[in-house]
Amino acid sequence: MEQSILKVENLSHRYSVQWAIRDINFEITQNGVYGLLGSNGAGKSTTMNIICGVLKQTEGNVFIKGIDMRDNPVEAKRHIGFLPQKPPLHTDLTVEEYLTYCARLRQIARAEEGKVVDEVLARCGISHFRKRLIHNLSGGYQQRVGIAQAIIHRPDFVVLDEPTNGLDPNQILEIRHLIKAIAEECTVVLSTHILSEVQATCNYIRMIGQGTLVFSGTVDEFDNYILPNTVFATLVAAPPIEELKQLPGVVDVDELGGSNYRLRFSDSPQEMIERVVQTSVAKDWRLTEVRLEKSSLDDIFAELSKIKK
Ligand SMILES: Nc1ncnc2c1ncn2[C@@H]1O[C@H](COP(=O)(O)OP(=O)(O)OP(=O)(O)O)[C@@H](O)[C@H]1O
Repeated sequence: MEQSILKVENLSHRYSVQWAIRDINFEITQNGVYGLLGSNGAGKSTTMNIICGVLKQTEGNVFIKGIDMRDNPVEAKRHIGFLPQKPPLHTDLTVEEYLTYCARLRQIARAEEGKVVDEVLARCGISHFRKRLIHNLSGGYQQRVGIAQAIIHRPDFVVLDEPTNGLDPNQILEIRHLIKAIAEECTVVLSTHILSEVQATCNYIRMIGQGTLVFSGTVDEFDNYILPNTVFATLVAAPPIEELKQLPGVVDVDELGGSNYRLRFSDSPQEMIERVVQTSVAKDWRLTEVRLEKSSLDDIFAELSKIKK
């Protein structure tokens, strides 16, 4: 039988009068990287804070490896490493001093401390900065220190809240690489509002929209839902809009001003692009740009909500 790593049952939370999340249910039984995806304000941080035991839920239950977070938080938290949205760094300490302090908070035996800190420094690629004050590190390296404190006690389950937020493109690639390496040894859940982030890093997706779970599945299954269904085209010598609407597969056409058009279609995206290009050449519409438009998170949320109903 598969072992439950995380089980979230009927989870709801209310800040004063407003519900931030409502009746969220899911279970994780396999290792891998899980992306908790949602727009800003969707309820990701609230869910993660409850899962990690730093916020007490209004209703519902969280089990970490079968241990109830409400009844036995100390035991449940032993299995979790958490990097909150705002990393809990003491920036006036050196990297080594800070991680030694984290090792003590995690009640690692004094005799083991040096070895454990050396190991986590190496795993996170920051051994060469061990004597550096944290506030003198770049954002990407500060984030590595944040991840180091989350995995220092070798938890089974690591939760990272928007781990690449505010980093430059190179730092983002490095942190993604580090997350994948960590996931070889444990389960990682990370939150993000960036779809490409999930596609680049995660194996599975849980999507939250307006406080409820709207999708739970693999990244491939998710991609099937979000195939783009609009084409942006610039036609310098465009025909009357009615003629564009006659193109096989086109459902509707929006005039965007200038020579720009948005074509909504029902056929496969690849066929649609080919049809636009071929017809444009045949009828001399002078096509200068054509591309599939990506769905925004809000569009996907709207689609998924329709499917759920
Ligand atoms: N301490 C709080 N008091 C009152 N309302 C809150 C509090 N924290 C969050 N909220 C509200 O709860 C909802 C969910 O917020 P949450 O921070 O969980 O979303 P999120 O998906 O993590 O968004 P972001 O990506 O912007 O961090 C939002 O409407 C937010 O305004």
